[in-house]
Order: sequence, then C-alpha cells, then structure tokens
Amino acid sequence: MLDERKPGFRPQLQFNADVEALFVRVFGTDRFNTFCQALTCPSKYACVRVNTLKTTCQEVLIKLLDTINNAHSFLLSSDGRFCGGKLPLVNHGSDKAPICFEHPLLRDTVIVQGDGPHHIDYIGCSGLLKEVVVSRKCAEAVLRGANVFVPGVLACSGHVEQGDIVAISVALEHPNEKGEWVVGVTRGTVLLSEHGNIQLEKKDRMHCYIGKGRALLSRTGMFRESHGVAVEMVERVYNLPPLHGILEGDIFLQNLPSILTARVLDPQQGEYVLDMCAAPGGKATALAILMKDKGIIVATDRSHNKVMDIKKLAKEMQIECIRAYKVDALKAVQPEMNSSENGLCEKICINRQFLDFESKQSVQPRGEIIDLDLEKSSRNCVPEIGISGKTNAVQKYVVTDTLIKGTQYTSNAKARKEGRRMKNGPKVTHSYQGHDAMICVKGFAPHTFDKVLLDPPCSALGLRPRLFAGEETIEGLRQHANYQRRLFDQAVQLCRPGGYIVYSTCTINPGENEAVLRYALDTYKYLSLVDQNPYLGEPGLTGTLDDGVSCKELLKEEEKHLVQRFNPSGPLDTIGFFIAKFQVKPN
Ligand SMILES: C[S@@+](CC[C@H](N)C(=O)[O-])C[C@H]1O[C@@H](n2cnc3c(N)ncnc32)[C@H](O)[C@@H]1O
Repeated sequence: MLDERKPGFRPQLQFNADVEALFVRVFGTDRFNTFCQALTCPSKYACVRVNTLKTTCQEVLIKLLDTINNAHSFLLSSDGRFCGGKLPLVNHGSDKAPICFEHPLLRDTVIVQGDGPHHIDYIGCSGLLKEVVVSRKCAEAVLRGANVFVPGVLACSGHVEQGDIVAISVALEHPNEKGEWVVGVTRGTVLLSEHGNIQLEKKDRMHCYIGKGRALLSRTGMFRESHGVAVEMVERVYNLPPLHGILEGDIFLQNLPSILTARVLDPQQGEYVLDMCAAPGGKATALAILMKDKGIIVATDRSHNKVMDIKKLAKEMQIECIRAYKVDALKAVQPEMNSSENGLCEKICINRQFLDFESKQSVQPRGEIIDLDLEKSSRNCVPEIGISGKTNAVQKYVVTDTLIKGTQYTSNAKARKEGRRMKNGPKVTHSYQGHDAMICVKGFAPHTFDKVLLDPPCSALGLRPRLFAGEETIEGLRQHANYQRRLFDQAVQLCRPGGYIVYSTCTINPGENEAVLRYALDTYKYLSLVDQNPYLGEPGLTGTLDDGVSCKELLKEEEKHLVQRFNPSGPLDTIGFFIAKFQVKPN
C-alpha cells in the first residue's frame, strides 16, 4: 500500500480543462481515469522487431541476453537446457519469468519484459536522500529505461558530489494563478533545505519520484557540462532494459501497434507501396522486410533531415527497396505532364515508369550514374538522368508514360549556380541511388501505388509514458483532424483502383481516428472499409499473421497475456491506437 505522505510515483495527468471535459463526455469518468492512469505508466515490456533480412529471432535473443545483465539463466529450462527463447508467455510457477522471448504469434518480434511499479525507499544512512529534479521529457525517457542526461537536469540539492546516491524527481507543469501552465523550476536551481536533501514540503513533487541514482557529476558539473550522463539509475520505479543503440541494423524498437500496422497493409513482393509520412522509417522498414526487400517502397517526409534519417535507417538495415524523398504529402498528387511540358519543370513528378527506371539503374556501378562535375557528367552520366552535354544547358527531366528527356537552356551563370548546387551535397540535393543528386520530387502521378500507408502526425495522446497532456487544446485537436483529412484526400488519389490504404494513429481522441474514418467513407463512396481496430469498432482486423492467426486474435491474445500479466494498468504499449484498412474499389 502506498503511503501518501512519503515520496513516491503517483502522478496526476493534467489536461486542458476543455479537452478533459470532452474526453469525460466521450468515455465517461471511469474510463477516462483508467486511460489517464495507464498513460502515466510505461509499458512493462518492450517490443523489438527483428530485421529478418539480416538475422533471426534466435540470434537476436542470444545477443540481447548477452547484453541484458544476468539474463541467460532465464532461458534455461529446469534441467539446464537452452530453450532458445521459446519460453511460454505464462510463467508456470517459477519465480523468474522469462525476460526475453520470441513473440508467440509474430515471428519477427522479440518481447523484452520489464517490471514495476516498485516501492522505493528514499532514505539513506543520514536521513532522506539528496535530490535531483529532472524535466518531464527526461523523466519519460528514464521511465523507458534511460539514465539521466545532463540537459534533463533542472535542479539539484546543494552539495551533491560525484558518487552520491540521489533521489530523482520530476518537475511537472501545473497551472499558475492566471491559469497558465508553469513548471516552476528553472535550470540551475539549488534546492535548499536544512540538510540539502528531499524537499518534502514541496507537495507538488511528492508524487513524482521515479527512482534513485548515482551521481556521475557533482552539482556544479551537472550545470557546467553540456552533455553526458549526470545520474546513472540504480533503482527504478519501472524497470525496462535500455535497448536504444544496441544491435543497430539487426533490430528496431517499435511499439506493437506499429508492427501490426505494417502487417495490416500486408505488402506483397513486387508491389509499389507508398509510406506518406514515413520518418524515421519504422513502418517503412517493417514493410520492406515483409516484402523481402523485393518491390518498391516510396517513403516520403516533408523534412529534409527526416528523409536523411529514413535513408540512414534503411542503410543500417541493408534494405534496398526503399526510395526516400522529401515531399509535402499535402501536395503529393501531381498531374502527369505531357512531353511538351518536359524541360519546363523544376521538379519531377514520379510515376511507375520512373520507379521502374530508377530500380533498373541500381544495377549500374555506384558512382557512375551521376557525376557531380558538370563537364565530366556530360560524358559519363546515363543520358536520361542529370545534365545534358552542354555546360550551359541544364537538363531537367520529368517522367510521363515513357521516360522522356527534356532540355531547358539556361544562362551560363545559372548553369554555374546549378553546378554549385549539385556539388554542395545534402543541403540542396537529394540522394539518388545513394548519390547526392539533384532529384527534386514534386509528387506522384495519380494511382501510382498498389498500397498506401498513412501514418500521419497526430496528438499522440495514446503514447506512454506521458506525464503531462495540458498542451493539447480543443483547437489543436481539431487541427490534427483537419490535417489528417487533407492527407487522406491525397492518399486516396495516389492509390490505384483495387489497391489498399491503411490509416493509423495513436491517440485516444476520437476526432482524429473515428471522425477521420467517417470522413473518408462519407467523402469517397468508392472506398470500402476492410477492417478497423477492434478497440474502437466492431469488426476485427483481418490481416493474417504467421500461423494463420488474424490480427484481431493477436490483439485478444495480447490483452489476455501481456496486458493482464505485465501491465494491469492499461492495454498494450500504446493505448488508443487505431488502425483502419480501406480498399479503393476496383473500376
Ligand atoms: C507519426 S510520424 C511517422 C512515423 C513513421 N510512420 C514511422 O513508423 O517511423 C509523422 C511524420 O509525418 C511527417 N509529416 C508531417 N506533415 C507532413 C507532410 N505534410 N508531408 C510529409 N510528411 C509529413 C512528420 O515529419 C513525421 O515524421
């Protein structure tokens, strides 16, 4: 039983009053309170998607277990045999549950189990411990298994020395007299109390203690340094093995619903698939692996750096079939141009012929396709791509039914500028088959894709742990929904008749999931709803998983095993996730 007068972890999730009223109206008080409680806790297990193009679950299990301290013993059966990570989900009476095992239904997924909440005593040999107060973002990361990094430290008891065991608390936003959200602790604050230890009179932090750690820096160091670990956690309210940055290229840490979303789209080898809002590439790489890297996945994002993240991830995972482009998905549909317009266009509109053509180019030895030197390129580059034979003629190209070259004559000055632009690399250029080349993608011809994944930005009010939700206003929620509808309009036009669209969000806000679904069905009479997430609607997902198990069955299993056993406070690692699958009716 938690003692209300002692420091502990019982945070109250704060919402904007209007948003709270809306959710209470929609869900009722009890369900809303359950959501709030679940949101503040981290999941008690982590899902690791295995890159089965490079490795196997078995190999990953062994490597993970090597990484996670003392874990090997959990994979030995009572007679000491290695169980290969196939321990059952249900723990038959043994003290130690398996901490790492292959998901029984998803054969490319490994579950790493954590535990909690744990009661922690914040008393040291000389009374209450000294304290380090961290920011909310930092605390959310710590709850997911991270240590406390320097930028996350807000305040610290005086006289904290390297090696001291300190209590870690989080400063959460609360309303001031004017009703504005304030944190009330500025970076660099020294907590003053008689002994420089926990400020028990600070009632607002009493319920916000997330564990104990060993200071790796003194108080002055914590505020002097700009990066690095400030406190290494030694006891946590929730334990999850830190998995970030390990086995790069072999695994990807991904929430179960995201893994499922890719399964629901069910991409087949050889298909043309679009991931409209793709960064950092979690779902795009999942799709590629399901397609065994055969076919074409176009992964777009509106941010240049994020497109680079997708490329980096694909490269790490040794995936070849992903083409990542910077495209504003709100304007992704572009009319195909006829040949007379070629050469006048600054950016290209991609269609299937272009994608096929680009794929064929990948057989060219790297380095020969595009030569960034204007003079040389006129001799060496593949004629359809890049620059024409004259230095003052910069050839743009667009792709219509057949690949057609277009030539636009420019002044010498402009040609030199183009040359500089191309040499300057990533800032203004886009990668083409691993080269930095001037391929500016404007958008896509209608009906280019067999399947479209729309995983749009959303309020993310289903992702946890979340310690504050007050920044979301009714107007903000409305904007998310409008944005998603506009993206959906584009998705519908890019999908071929008979093709499929999967739309997914991770929010409890029905305005962003159910309302967008209704909008889609009301607006596009030629769309049919194939399935949707069983949490919010009746029909279950029909995407078939390994062993012929449907997604709906999987979710039921998840609820039975993972939820009850690991996580009584809420469903799955993401609550309120939503997946809907549509078919564009065949002509
Ligand atoms: C929910 S995240 C996508 C996560 C991704 N699907 C994954 O599984 O890794 C949403 C992404 O949409 C991108 N985005 C937002 N507006 C966009 C737009 N108009 N066009 C393209 N991308 C957009 C954001 O930059 C962000 O990376």
